Amino acid sequence: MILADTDILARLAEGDLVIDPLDDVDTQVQPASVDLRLGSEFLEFRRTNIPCIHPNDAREVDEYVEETHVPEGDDFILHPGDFVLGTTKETVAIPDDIVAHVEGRSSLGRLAVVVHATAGLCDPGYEGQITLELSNLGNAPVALSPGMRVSQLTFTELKSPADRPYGAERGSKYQGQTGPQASRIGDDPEFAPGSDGAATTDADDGAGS
Ligand SMILES: Nc1ccn([C@H]2C[C@H](O)[C@@H](COP(=O)(O)OP(=O)(O)OP(=O)(O)O)O2)c(=O)n1
Repeated sequence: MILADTDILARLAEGDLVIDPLDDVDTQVQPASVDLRLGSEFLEFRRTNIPCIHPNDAREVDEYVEETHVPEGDDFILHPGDFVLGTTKETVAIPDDIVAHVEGRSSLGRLAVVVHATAGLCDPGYEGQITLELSNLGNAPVALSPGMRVSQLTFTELKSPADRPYGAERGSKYQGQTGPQASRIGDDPEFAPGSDGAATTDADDGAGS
């Protein structure tokens, strides 16, 4: 069951669902969602001379990204074809019996701005800011202002609480994240040394040769 505004407010009042700061309840709480605002940090992807990024190589992933801070009152210009990571200004905590989904706002979608290219699920138990996958599918640059409402979160009540919610106990890699976080897929157990699923890196696969 997707929560309506009154249900969302009730869960926020109970305290297990957290959206912080929620400065303007009347504007941010929508009929069946809560609008979240853009934070000031962005991760941009630079052009690189290495043949490719191996997702499991944290060094390659980290070298590929560059953090930019844009204070409220300034704009981040998202150019056509750009893909950057942004963050919500709000920190959220999702209770064990709710799954939340990050959605774009129609008003930005109409300007060809997408806020989650692929991933939009916030697990039961997740706590932290939400990394936004921002892209511009149009042909005109669009100015994004930290503090503006860019995304919305919907909440679906689960039939029963998650038995093993997202969090430290299961070693969840994005738990407690602040600001946009680059991929940590290299922490996946299948990439652990000795695992059958371990992918190769440029050091051992002769990439580029
Ligand atoms: N656009 C999004 C989507 C999700 N998340 C956060 C909340 C999720 O609970 C957490 C993990 O998301 P996924 O399960 O989609 O990602 P992975 O499967 O890659 O991570 P894990 O292996 O930790 O489950 O990341 C986020 O910050 N930004």
